[in-house]
Amino acid sequence: MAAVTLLHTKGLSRRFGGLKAVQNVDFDLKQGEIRALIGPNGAGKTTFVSLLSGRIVPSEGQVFFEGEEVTGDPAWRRVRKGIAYTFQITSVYAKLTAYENVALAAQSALSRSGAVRKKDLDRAVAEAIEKVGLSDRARMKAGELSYGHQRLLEVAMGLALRPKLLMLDEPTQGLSDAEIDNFCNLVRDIARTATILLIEHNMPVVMQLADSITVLNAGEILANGTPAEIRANPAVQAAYLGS
Ligand SMILES: Nc1ncnc2c1ncn2[C@@H]1O[C@H](COP(=O)(O)OP(=O)(O)OP(=O)(O)O)[C@@H](O)[C@H]1O
Repeated sequence: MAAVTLLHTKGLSRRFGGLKAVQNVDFDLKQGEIRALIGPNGAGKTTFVSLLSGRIVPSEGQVFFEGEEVTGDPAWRRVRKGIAYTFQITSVYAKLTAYENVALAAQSALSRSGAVRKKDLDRAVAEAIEKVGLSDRARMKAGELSYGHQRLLEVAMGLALRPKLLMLDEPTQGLSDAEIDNFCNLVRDIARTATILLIEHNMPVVMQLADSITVLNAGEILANGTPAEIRANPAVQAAYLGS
């Protein structure tokens, strides 16, 4: 069965002043895969996913989702089309409960056209919280959750949007080994219904989770391949050793 392209970019570029953070990137993501995006610090990974999510606009190039161009769409419209980006902890409201945080994220992202019914929203929130294993902490204030649980809360905030594509930016940063193991199981579970693009520095996590890997270096794609191919790639090894 031929893999269906979910998202692709053509010549995607973003400059900050004279700095070429992302340069002429042609990228192709297949439906159902777990793709890791790796590269040395400053390679342009966060900028690239910000271009995909619509948080920033490109200097040049195009983004297509399910065959339709979304380059001009603002972030909220992309969310409605099924593109979700994990919220950072800084966007978690410490004084609201975990449940309220997820509801707020889903509400603000999904209700711009006024079409979301409360019943549907409640169900999406409850499902998302259950999936990340926070049901018994749903009524706790987010600020009282451990760091690891706050990261899971961010994932729940993304999942409540019922995304077709979920982009996770360094989700295991600051987690304990046990929490990382649980997180990997969660990602595999999410991948049964969504495509995943994962920015991750933890190589054992990348190697065990990713179906394929894209390596960015200085804003450009250095390599694409399976974990085994990427591990054996001399240019990738040089980029990491040189960083
Ligand atoms: N808003 C901005 N204004 C100016 N420069 C920026 C901005 N955002 C990113 N950059 C620069 O663009 C380059 C790419 O940054 P980016 O954060 O995308 O890299 P990264 O691969 O995600 O890095 P890291 O792994 O350290 O998170 C860096 O040189 C960074 O300093």
